Amino acid sequence: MDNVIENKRRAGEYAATLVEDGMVIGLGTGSTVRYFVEALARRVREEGLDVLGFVTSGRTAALAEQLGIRIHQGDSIIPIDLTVDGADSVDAELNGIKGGGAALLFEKIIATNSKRNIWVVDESKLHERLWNFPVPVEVVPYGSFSLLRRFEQHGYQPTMRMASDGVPIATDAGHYIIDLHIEDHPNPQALATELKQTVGVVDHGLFLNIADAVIVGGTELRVVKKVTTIQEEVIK
Ligand SMILES: O=C[C@H](O)[C@H](O)[C@H](O)COP(=O)(O)O
Repeated sequence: MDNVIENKRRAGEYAATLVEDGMVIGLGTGSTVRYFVEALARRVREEGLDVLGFVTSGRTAALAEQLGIRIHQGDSIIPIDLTVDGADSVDAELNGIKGGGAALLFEKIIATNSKRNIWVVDESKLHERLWNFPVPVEVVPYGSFSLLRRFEQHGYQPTMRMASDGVPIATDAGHYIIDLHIEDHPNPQALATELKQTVGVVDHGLFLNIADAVIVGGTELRVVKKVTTIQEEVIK
């Protein structure tokens, strides 16, 4: 099996062993989280584990429901014990870029309502610095092409994310995604603040100081934790 796929599977499946009976769980989005959701569903079926899931996308909702994980319905959110999600790029401080699958807004809502956030990634996602993946920005469709030009003027090399039929892709909330191809930036927090203050921007894929731990599938399975300092241990 392809190494990347195998590494994603190991990280996702290991995260499912951390879930405890009675927990409220945030279910992220993406190909790595899929292994987590599948393994969690097996525990629900085989061990009778009782969990309530909060989903971050229509895709994850469909998967979880199909596999028999109980999903919260409606717009209210109660405190979430643990959220397991993927990431597109993770730096040495466990800051991340997310939204490669256009789910960043609901992912951020769930993450910021969670007591603990764990990301599951294959080792190719880990970098010393963040800028290995375009920063997705979720924007209101109205005026979005003016916003694109504004980002161009800032030198952010923006592209509107398009579907195969040539129209902008719509997120689950009906917004568009502009990807910023930033090669380097000295201050991720300043960029995050600037984006949040831009009219028409709903949110962005910079997830700073959100992950408590990252499970990394590679030649070894590792968990990188953020306590007061960064700590790392080999699991298998
Ligand atoms: O919008 C999508 C999410 O942020 C995903 O969690 C992220 O793109 C990672 O996905 P994958 O595990 O498929 O690489």
